Amino acid sequence: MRPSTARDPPQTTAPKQNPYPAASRVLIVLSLVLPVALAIISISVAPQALPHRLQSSIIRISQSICTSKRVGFICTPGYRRVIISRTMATTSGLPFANERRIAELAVQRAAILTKAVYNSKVKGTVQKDDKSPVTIADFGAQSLVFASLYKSFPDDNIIGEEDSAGLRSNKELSELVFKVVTEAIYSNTTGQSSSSSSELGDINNEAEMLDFIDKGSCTDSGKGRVWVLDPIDGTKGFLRGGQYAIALGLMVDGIVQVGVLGCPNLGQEGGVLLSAVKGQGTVVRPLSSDFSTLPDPSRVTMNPITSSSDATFCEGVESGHSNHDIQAKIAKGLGITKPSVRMDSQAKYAALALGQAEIYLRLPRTMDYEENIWDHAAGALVVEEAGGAVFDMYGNKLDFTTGRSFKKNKGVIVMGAGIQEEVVRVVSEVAVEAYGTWKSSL
Ligand SMILES: Nc1ncnc2c1ncn2[C@@H]1O[C@H](COP(=O)(O)O)[C@@H](OP(=O)(O)O)[C@H]1O
Repeated sequence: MRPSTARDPPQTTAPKQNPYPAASRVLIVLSLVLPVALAIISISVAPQALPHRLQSSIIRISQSICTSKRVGFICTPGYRRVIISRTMATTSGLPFANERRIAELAVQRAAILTKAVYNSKVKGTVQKDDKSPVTIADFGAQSLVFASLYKSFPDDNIIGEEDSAGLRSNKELSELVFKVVTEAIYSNTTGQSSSSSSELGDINNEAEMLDFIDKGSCTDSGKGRVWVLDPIDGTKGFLRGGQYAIALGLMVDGIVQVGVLGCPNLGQEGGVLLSAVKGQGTVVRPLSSDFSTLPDPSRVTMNPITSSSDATFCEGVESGHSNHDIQAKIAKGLGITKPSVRMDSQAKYAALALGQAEIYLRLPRTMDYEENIWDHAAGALVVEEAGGAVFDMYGNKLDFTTGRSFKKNKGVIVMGAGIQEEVVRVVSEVAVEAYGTWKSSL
């Protein structure tokens, strides 16, 4: 064997075997890079087309990637700005931001219409089959809100209180509704149907208006995205000069995610607009008479009290809509000595959220009455997101999945968080005593 010299190549050990074959390495790299690339492409090209939950997760991840000093270098600064501004414009970075804004603007525009009818002698009141009143303002507000929803969310389902049958058989009334609708659309100081009006959807003729009114016939409340509207909740209050509300909610798979209440006679001159998104709190702002602008919001939280005897309790004005006697008995059981504050509509939910009362009781006159989901969807979320709680009279959570009315709940009670246990206990005891136990047939 020849001795080794300095010119011989150094003795090397056998090259280490890479544990990952080339194909696996490509797969690993792709699985890391692809999701990020896809997220950025989908967000910049068509953020609205993605499913909502995915949309908000992707937005959060992409925004942190784009703004992170470590990984942000993968995009040019210009492209980063485009991605961020697009996602902020469509969603403000928060789930349901666009839905909330459109719902607020739509309710505000409908409030302009209802206020005009409220202040006019002509209300075009007719009686529905269930003997309850409906006015040109109910029909007009429903058509305006549905035009807005259809413009921004054409694939969503809608549940609305009214339908156009009564108008199709009454031409004079239908013309009257179209007149107030047109006046509301052109109500801005410019007298022009501005770009904001086209963002909110126009209604070009009477036939189109009637078709919009009928878009609220959905019966399945438990699947997918479903908007729920009461165009005038508290029509009797509206006619009497009391409180009323325009109440709009968005449910996803039966869970209320967005709630908006327009209360033209509550709080300050011109009324207030409350809105809530699940997990994001409740805000209030003045109702503007200009449909294109939303005044600045402020956060609202319910009055913190720890004993229900300190509570101001709230109930409906109409004795036919809830049992005032049983409610008085409950108030006494809770040690409340102040007289109840009587108020029409979901303005009661708004009053609680704004700290004007702490308990709202709505116990049925008869056990066969099923509460409509549009009388509670928006209000319940507004209160819950302000720190309160909503149950039925047996202490069950409201179940919005059972169609146009509650089939698994009886009565509704609303309260602040600190007194929840005490109120639920006293109400359930009185309910069992007064109505007996009840089990849904579903
Ligand atoms: N017997 C009854 N029991 C409970 N609620 C009733 C009722 N009859 C009608 N309502 C509902 O009570 C709502 C008004 O609530 P309040 O009494 O709190 O103002 C009405 O809304 P509309 O005005 O939209 O028809 C209607 O849906």
